[in-house]
Amino acid sequence: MRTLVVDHPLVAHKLTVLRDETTDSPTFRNLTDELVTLLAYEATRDVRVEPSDIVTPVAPTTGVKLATPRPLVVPILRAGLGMLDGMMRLLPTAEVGFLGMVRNEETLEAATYAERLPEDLSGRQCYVLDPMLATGGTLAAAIRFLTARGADDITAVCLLAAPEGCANLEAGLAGLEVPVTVVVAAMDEKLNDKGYIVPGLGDAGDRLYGVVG
Ligand SMILES: O=P(O)(O)OC[C@H]1O[C@H](OP(=O)(O)OP(=O)(O)O)[C@H](O)[C@@H]1O
Ligand SMILES: O=c1cc[nH]c(=O)[nH]1
Ligand SMILES: [Mg+2]
Repeated sequence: MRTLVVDHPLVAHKLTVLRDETTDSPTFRNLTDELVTLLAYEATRDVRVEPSDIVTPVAPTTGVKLATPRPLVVPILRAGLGMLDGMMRLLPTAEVGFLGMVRNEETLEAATYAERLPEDLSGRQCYVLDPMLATGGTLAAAIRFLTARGADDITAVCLLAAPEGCANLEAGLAGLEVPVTVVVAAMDEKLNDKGYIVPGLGDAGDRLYGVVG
């Protein structure tokens, strides 16, 4: 597993405002959107392209276009949905599949409650969107799900990660042949005893969409 922490002053600035507990939901959604577009630039560095012959107003030339099959973008509901528009801004022709997952806040185990993905993901590059890599349980389950369907290259785009979660994720993916990259805006200090990222930003889903009882 490769982990890329995006080191950029604009990312750091936006992340600081995002973390602030006084930042309201509309601002939080806008900042998430902007941050993901910045992360997407790094996350798509290895997106597959193929040669394409075109004619400019001056001369014929060969450039590149996104290869087929197109990449699949997979937001993990609920909080990952807040990252979808920011990602699609850079990959407007990507397909989108959905995974609904929730972490049991007592056991910290991830459960899948919804799935809408192509049956066959053979040869597909997948971009998984989830703002928080905390214990890593959610992301590990999502990646296993996609690779079991045939996905052969996975990049996870996250806002924050905890070192413990990255280690758990790596251990959870042991033996997997498929390359996995995690692109993240910041590697935080640790998890607290409730499995929250410290200093973190709180519950990303609640801050994006409000508290569900
Ligand atoms: O790394 P983990 O310990 O598995 O935790 C991370 C997960 O927790 C949050 O989702 P949550 O379960 O709160 O669902 P939500 O997006 O609907 O709020 C977050 O969006 C991740 O999916
Ligand atoms: O800090 C955390 C951990 C899990 N999920 C969140 O939304 N935030
Ligand atoms: Mg949540």
